[in-house]
Amino acid sequence: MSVLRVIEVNAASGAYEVVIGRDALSARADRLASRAPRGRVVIVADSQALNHHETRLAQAFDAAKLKLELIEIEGGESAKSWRGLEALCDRLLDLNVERSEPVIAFGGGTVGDLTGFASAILKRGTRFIQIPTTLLAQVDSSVGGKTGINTQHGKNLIGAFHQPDLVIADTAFLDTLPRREVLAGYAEVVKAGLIQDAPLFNRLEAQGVNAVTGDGLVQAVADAVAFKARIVAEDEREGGVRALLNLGHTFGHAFEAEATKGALVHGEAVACGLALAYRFSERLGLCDAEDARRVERHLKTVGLPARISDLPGGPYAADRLLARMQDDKKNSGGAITLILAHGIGNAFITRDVDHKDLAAFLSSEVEQ
Ligand SMILES: NC(=O)c1ccc[n+]([C@@H]2O[C@H](COP(=O)([O-])OP(=O)(O)OC[C@H]3O[C@@H](n4cnc5c(N)ncnc54)[C@H](O)[C@@H]3O)[C@@H](O)[C@H]2O)c1
Ligand SMILES: O=C(O)C(=O)C[C@@H](O)[C@H](O)[C@H](O)COP(=O)(O)O
Ligand SMILES: [Zn+2]
Repeated sequence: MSVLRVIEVNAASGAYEVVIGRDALSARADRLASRAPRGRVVIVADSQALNHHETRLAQAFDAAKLKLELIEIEGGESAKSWRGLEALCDRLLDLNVERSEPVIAFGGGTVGDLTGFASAILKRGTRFIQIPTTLLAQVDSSVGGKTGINTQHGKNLIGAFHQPDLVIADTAFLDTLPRREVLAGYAEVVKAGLIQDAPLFNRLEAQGVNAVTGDGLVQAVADAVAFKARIVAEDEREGGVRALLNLGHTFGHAFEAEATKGALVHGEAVACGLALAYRFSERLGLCDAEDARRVERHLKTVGLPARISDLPGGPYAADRLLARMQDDKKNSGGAITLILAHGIGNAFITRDVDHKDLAAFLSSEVEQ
């Protein structure tokens, strides 16, 4: 049995563990038994993750003498919809899930966000467990309790803060992840380095995606979770410092809202958003041109988009992107809130952004 790493998330609403490692699920299935009052586990499972890993999942729960109730759904952004939410809530009600029973999300960030939100509102809140199966979900989305769905107005505009009781990040599930999805998760790791951890970004420049594959994987997931846990412990509901985790996302969510359906994945949108946040910071004289170039160079080197023209799902129009950014949840008093940077590892939150500067910047970016 390989070594497990356990990170505690001390959120204001309650503390929980993130257990990370190869075979973490079978090692911790007994813990799930103690949390399953009716001797069963209700699992909302991504169909692709299930296709690859149903046997391992079933073995872990069999060994813990737990009956499996599987609800299989198609992952991807379209799962995070009113229709997806309604269908899932109905399925959970059909199973008469009780408040004390954990609803388990088994999949990537889309299945986790949807299931977490269903769990937050079902019977005014049931328990919730995350078993993330993508790199992005292990390093970011399964931790911190942001849950929700998209609407025609944009990404994650309907949702709730609802922390899981437990997160089991079993890295063996990542063995079957397509390269595109590995890169999408890697983008959120780059984000963490850029926010507050210049040595991490230096390491990523040196090692690239190898930093999150092979022997370094468990450590990389543990580092990313520890970083996020520190911020969530300080500011669970994004009253302040947590907004830093949105670096690249104000641009990124605008791309996602504008993209052709199904063409763009979150991590790609975030990657391009990171490059834009640095180029906009440079344009405003806040950050050295060399830092903006380093960010772009690194993203391109690993195969992530760093220019709007690199993004699938276009074309993207500057005025429409700006309109999407005006709908962002972080905005206040009509002012756009952006996360910008003074350099690598030195991001900050600002409401002091001139709409005309932003519009001119977006126009110049779409023309390149
Ligand atoms: N709540 C948060 O804090 C938070 C943080 C970051 C991102 N997010 C959200 O997460 C979502 C993106 O998550 P994602 O990148 O995991 O995307 P995803 O859930 O769409 O999964 C990506 C793809 O991988 C497939 N898949 C899942 N597990 C697999 C496995 N083990 N093997 C092979 N294929 C597998 C899925 O079917 C899907 O096609 C976005 O909606 C984003 O907004 C939320
Ligand atoms: O956990 C957070 O806080 C984040 O911002 C993490 C992001 O990577 C994630 O994509 C999150 O869903 C974005 O949150 P939102 O509040 O902008 O919808
Ligand atoms: Zn994200």
